[in-house]
Amino acid sequence: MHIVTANEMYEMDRVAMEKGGIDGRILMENAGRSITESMIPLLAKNSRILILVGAGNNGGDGFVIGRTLCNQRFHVTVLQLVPDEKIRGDAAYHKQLYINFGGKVHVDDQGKEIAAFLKEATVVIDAIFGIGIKGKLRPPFHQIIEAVNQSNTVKLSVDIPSGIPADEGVSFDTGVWADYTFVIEAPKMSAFLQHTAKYYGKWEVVKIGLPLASFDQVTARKVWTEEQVHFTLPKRDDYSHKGTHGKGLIVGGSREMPGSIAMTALSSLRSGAGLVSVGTVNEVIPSIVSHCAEATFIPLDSEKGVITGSQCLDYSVYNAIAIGMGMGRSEDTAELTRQLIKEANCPVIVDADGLYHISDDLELLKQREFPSILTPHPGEMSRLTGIPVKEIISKPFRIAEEFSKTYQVHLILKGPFTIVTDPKGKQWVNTSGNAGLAKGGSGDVLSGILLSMVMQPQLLVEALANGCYIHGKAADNLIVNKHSKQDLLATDVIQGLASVFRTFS
Ligand SMILES: NC(=O)C1=CN([C@@H]2O[C@H](COP(=O)(O)OP(=O)(O)OC[C@H]3O[C@@H](n4cnc5c(N)ncnc54)[C@H](OP(=O)(O)O)[C@@H]3O)[C@@H](O)[C@H]2O)[C@@H](O)CC1
Ligand SMILES: [K+]
Repeated sequence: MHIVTANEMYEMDRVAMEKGGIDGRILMENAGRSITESMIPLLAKNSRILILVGAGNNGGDGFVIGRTLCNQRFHVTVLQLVPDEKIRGDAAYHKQLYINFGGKVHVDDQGKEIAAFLKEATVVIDAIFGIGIKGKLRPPFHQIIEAVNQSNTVKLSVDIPSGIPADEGVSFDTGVWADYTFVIEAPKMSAFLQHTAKYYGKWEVVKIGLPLASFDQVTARKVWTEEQVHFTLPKRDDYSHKGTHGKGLIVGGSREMPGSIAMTALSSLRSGAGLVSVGTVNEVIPSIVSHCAEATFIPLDSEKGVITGSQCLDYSVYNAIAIGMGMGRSEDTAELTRQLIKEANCPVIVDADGLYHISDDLELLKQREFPSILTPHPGEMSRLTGIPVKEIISKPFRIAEEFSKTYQVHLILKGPFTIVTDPKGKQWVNTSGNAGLAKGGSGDVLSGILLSMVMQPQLLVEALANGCYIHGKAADNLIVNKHSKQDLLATDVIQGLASVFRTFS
């Protein structure tokens, strides 16, 4: 499933019309008809349906929906929120069809009657604005949208909740708080941004007949779906041995933070790694063993419970390495991080304190011949880039793409919608997971899963996207009956991995 900006959607529209030869009025008919079909299960025969129509093609979809519902004997009222002369082109054509079929249009371009109409309605179909909204809402639309939000109605949005921009990095006044949104052809970027996603309510994609193959030329952004996990996650070969599933090294830990690295080691083994070695300070080894008897250890030189400087490690025997968890932020651990990134001739996952250390030395990454995988949350991303957290949250796709291309890294920007970006800027969004993961230790568990995934026979980006999916899905399964979002701990997620792997084996 592709994710689009407004311009990418308009480009798809253009391709369909100019290259495919399909008429815009047919696309609008398809949109309105498909949305109606998807909406009908949510409607009762006695629903009093109010369709709010704006000036653009989103409003045009509203007229098609009005005609289709009227034709099925639903009780429909269309309220046009702009003067007649604003309804043009394909929308005007479909308005006329709606009228020809016996529909009535009420015009209220001042927003004076909206309250009275809302009072009579049980369902609002929001076809005020689609992806064409620009700038601050002009009067009376702010007031109209607020009235819709305060009304005691079920709110069904067409394509996008009106008022919400399709793209990232765009400020907005207000938007319809939809119960459901029927997204045309492809979800828009704002469905995956934490400050706008909540306006969509539940959403589903409706197809209107755009040429599917063209999406790949228009956008390099996709949702990583459960179907893709089924398709790409390698099955464990019955005749494999521990060497087949990779030997991973985890470097980190300190006397003050022994837990992080223990969780990374355990989650890595629970995710299928053949062998895991932990390079850490001597004094934390017994506590890690008590959680994870299967790991082996490399005691590193240390002082006062913290790793001291570069170490004599043979990186060549590992298939992948993870560094940073619970390591501390001393100059000594910074030196070790730099050394490992320079010398390791296998994929390296850099997390937590490892990210802190490289933020002043990002050029190092450009020199690596093997993949570098960085796993920041927005705070760490802010440190890596010097961009404020608020801006990272507002336009994560663009910032992640620029960073990955510049430093030639695979970036996993963590959040409610974790984005995996490859060095060419291609992106996959993970949609599993819940707020129970917003806790210390979640990142350590994810690093362990990723370490294991990158050592299994699958493409690197698939390994990373699958790792994010599995992590989130384990948490989703756990809150269904055993835990809640409140009490869920990172260690529970490790225990929950079994439920996910069983589904895919
Ligand atoms: N292939 C597809 O994807 C298909 C897409 N389709 C549908 O088309 C939709 C996109 O249509 P669109 O381009 O006409 O934009 P849309 O949002 O309906 O209208 C914008 C209108 O709002 C107005 N306006 C703007 N900003 C404003 C503001 N701040 N405050 C107040 N007013 C403001 C602006 O008015 P103006 O500024 O021009 O006076 C303009 O007229 C898309 O979402 C989907 O539903 C389907 O029909 C078929 C195929
Ligand atoms: K809308």
